[in-house]
Amino acid sequence: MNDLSQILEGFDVPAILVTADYQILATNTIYSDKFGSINLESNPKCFAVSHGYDKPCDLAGEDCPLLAAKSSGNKEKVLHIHQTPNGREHVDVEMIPIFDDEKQLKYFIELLRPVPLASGHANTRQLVGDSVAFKAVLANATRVAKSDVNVLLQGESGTGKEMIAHVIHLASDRAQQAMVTLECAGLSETLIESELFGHKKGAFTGAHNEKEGLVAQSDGGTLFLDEIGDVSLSTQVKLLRLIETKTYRRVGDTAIRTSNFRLICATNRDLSTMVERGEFRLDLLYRINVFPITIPPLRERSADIPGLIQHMLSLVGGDFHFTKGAVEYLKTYAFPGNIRELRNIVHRATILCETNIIDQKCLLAALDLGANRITNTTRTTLPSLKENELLYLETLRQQFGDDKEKMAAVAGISLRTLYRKLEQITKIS
Ligand SMILES: Nc1ncnc2c1ncn2[C@@H]1O[C@H](COP(=O)(O)OP(=O)(O)OP(=O)(O)O)[C@@H](O)[C@H]1O
Repeated sequence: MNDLSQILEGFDVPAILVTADYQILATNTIYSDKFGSINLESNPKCFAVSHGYDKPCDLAGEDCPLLAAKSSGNKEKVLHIHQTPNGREHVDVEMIPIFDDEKQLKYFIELLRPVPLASGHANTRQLVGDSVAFKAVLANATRVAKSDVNVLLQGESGTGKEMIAHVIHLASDRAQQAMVTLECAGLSETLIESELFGHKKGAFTGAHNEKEGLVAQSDGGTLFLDEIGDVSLSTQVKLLRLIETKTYRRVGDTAIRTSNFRLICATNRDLSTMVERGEFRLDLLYRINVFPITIPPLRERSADIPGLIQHMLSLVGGDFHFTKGAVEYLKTYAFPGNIRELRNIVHRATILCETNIIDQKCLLAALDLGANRITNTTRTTLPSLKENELLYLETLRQQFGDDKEKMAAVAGISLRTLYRKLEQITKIS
């Protein structure tokens, strides 16, 4: 076995050697440093060590990469949540099958790559989520990280696009360099360009000094353009040139400079529709959308809600608990503001609640406080689906005012349907 276990030392990530019937035979040093050493004498099984299960993962409702690799005969990957000395960690697991001379499956090498930001103790930059949809997002983010391709993150406001951009950066070979962010929304063309490209002294009124732009600062690292859908058509042309050639000119300068950055863009807008309307360049969309990752809204991954509530409570501090009823209520709530909204609701509930137990009544007060116009009626039971829909649309209306197109886009319905539903609200209120 010693020879085989030596193979593991060649991997620069935590690695274990497992038999076809789940027994761990060896671990490498990186594994023991990261997850603690395993007593190999006790014939440990991988599902017991990583999950505390008494049966293989597939029988406990999880995907089993070992089983998948057994049946395909190829290497397989899956994103798992492991119990580790650091708590629950999202780990990208890769199983490499090893065959003997008779082509019989003998062992698996299991490589375990913890996902940056999704591990360890609660902090504001920690990613939380147990749902299949969220794990799929993390799996894609960690897998695309190692390549250098441009990534487009799509999702409603507050779904965690910026956090996922950080995961990609931190899991990439550029992690030691900076990730530089430009929030494009609300910036004029001139400002975006001088922020991105920098400017020469005297290039325009107020340019008292020479300035290095974000493109230069992201050399060797990652450039994150948030709300790329808000960039004007003429700036889009300059972005296209930058992305294609990795060269740029400072504002007011003729010298051509180069920068080696990895590009991640994010948007909560439907860029394909914008292309159809002539508001976004198709060639730019192709360039930035080499690898798209869509982050589903929170209402479509309600399995994440209990863990997120727990996480938000630990950030607030104190000894607060949500009752089962309150958690269930939030699982049916539409969350137009997604995780950012959940964070605010939890925070408000801890302030409003008179004890450390947050029940449905206290929760409704916290929700009502957020949705100014919706005054508290004596809602003691769960609202119907219809009521929830109306509540959601009302919240959207407060958020986006008269911008019906945006409301319809965020709600994922046609403009016509939106008008019909709004009419219903007016009749009810
Ligand atoms: N999976 C997650 N676990 C814990 N917190 C999260 C998660 N996703 C997002 N958050 C938190 O929700 C808030 C919004 O996240 P973020 O800014 O990344 O969203 P966004 O999609 O980029 O929003 P916007 O489109 O408005 O820029 C942040 O406070 C972030 O810490």
